[in-house]
Amino acid sequence: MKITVFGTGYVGLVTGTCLADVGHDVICMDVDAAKIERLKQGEIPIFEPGLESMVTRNVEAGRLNFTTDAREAVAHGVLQFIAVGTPPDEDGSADLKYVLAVAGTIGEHMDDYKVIIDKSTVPVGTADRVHARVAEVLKHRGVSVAFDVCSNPEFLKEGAALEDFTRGARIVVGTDSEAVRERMRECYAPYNRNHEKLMFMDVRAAELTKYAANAMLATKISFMNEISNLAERLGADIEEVRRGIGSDPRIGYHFIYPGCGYGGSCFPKDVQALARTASQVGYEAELLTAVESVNKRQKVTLFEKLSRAFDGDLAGKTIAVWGLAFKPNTDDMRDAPSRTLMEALWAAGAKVQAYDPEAMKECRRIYGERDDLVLVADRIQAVKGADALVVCTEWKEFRTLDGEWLKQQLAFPVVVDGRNLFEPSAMKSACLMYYAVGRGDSMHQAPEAS
Ligand SMILES: NC(=O)C1=CN([C@@H]2O[C@H](COP(=O)(O)OP(=O)(O)OC[C@H]3O[C@@H](n4cnc5c(N)ncnc54)[C@H](O)[C@@H]3O)[C@@H](O)[C@H]2O)C=CC1
Ligand SMILES: O=C(O)[C@H]1O[C@H](OP(=O)(O)OP(=O)(O)OC[C@H]2O[C@@H](n3ccc(=O)[nH]c3=O)[C@H](O)[C@@H]2O)[C@H](O)[C@@H](O)[C@@H]1O
Repeated sequence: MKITVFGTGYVGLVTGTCLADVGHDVICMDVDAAKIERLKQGEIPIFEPGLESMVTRNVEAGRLNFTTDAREAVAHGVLQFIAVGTPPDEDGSADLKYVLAVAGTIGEHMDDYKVIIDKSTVPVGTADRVHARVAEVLKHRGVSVAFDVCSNPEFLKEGAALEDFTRGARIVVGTDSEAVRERMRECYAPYNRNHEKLMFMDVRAAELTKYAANAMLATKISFMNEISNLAERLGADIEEVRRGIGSDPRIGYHFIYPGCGYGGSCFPKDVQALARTASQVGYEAELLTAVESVNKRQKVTLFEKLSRAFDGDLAGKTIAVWGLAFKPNTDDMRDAPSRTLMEALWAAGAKVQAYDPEAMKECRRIYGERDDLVLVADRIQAVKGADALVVCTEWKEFRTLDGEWLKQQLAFPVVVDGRNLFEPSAMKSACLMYYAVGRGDSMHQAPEAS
């Protein structure tokens, strides 16, 4: 099938590349000329495992092309995927200006039937707005061309994007048109061989499904972070509690890892946007507001623990930071807990000595050159000469740690672990002061037995 994808970010590039990989003829269009130029040269602007080789083989096979030319892009595909950003507006609602700009572009150039597909995460009612924008532009041009708009939200995770796209649990399509159903079945047929993954529903249900999924996952995380803060104060080990509740199939082990708060480009903005949607229809979404505020508080806990370990005086201290990305296997630092930590450290007069396997370039892009940020080549150099260590991201290479060795590197034996990577007993026997998440650390007094 001929397919056009607008936007070559995490979702657009993965969608276009995976669809080309199963034999479709794909053009990806972006307004960012520099990005398109890099893609044409075979350079991938993001780090996503497996993506580079998949892009290369499909470009070489002639099935995947990149352009900034809107006319060429619209003329190409019968399917027109919109996969541009939907960042938060000032009031937290999703800003639809990029989505509606693409709708306008499609309306401007289309001359035959198109299925316009909202792949971006968009509030309920957006398909209607996209439809109205295209119709308005066509009317302005004085032409009449048939088209449909459907919703096909994306559920991939960064760092596992190819696996999630090609082997995802479900493919949700919101439409009331049989013509659209038929074309979407054809588009996704290569991914729909073993069992039926396509779920057709009405447009509004599909739009809400995406927000409900992200909000549910974020709720699980905030719930566990809340319980971990309690565990700390009660002298219980949250890791045992996690195993204890995860074994109940009604709860499950996924997304109940306590940590330093969820980050990334989606959970924070989507929980906020859904709460905003609720208030627009006169409903106060109390749970969503709590999920968000628990997360905000959790992001500050790394700094608070460190600050307490140094009696509130971090001025002049050098803090080693392991992990800058919001999660492993990505270079994305959007809303990463490491940013909350580093910004608080700088405000307190401390210096950061950081290492991340993939996100160093991104970190430099965000913060530029500054005296209080030293980016080093590996995790060992990060702790050399540092006063304390904080773990922000659970990259595999951080999982083994020789406590004795670490103690010799650090000026103070303080380790704050935002991802519960290490065994408290091993840290203790190396005489390290080890502060994990919800593991009954020494900062809170357990209640005395009466
Ligand atoms: N990042 C993720 O893991 C996931 C993101 N989503 C959703 O997918 C959407 C896209 O997210 P990302 O890919 O992360 O965004 P991104 O910010 O990485 O990429 C968006 C791209 O769209 C381009 N763009 C903007 N206006 C354009 C236009 N008029 N025509 C063509 N291209 C244009 C930008 O230049 C940029 O390259 C968002 O709604 C997001 O919530 C959904 C599932 C997963
Ligand atoms: O809409 C989106 O953009 C995507 O958002 C998330 O994917 P992503 O943000 O890429 O990454 P996750 O693996 O979900 O992690 C998000 C954050 O939650 C944190 N997390 C995750 C799981 C957990 O148990 N505990 C926890 O703190 C991670 O460290 C990370 O900061 C969802 O998992 C995807 O299904 C969805 O498509």
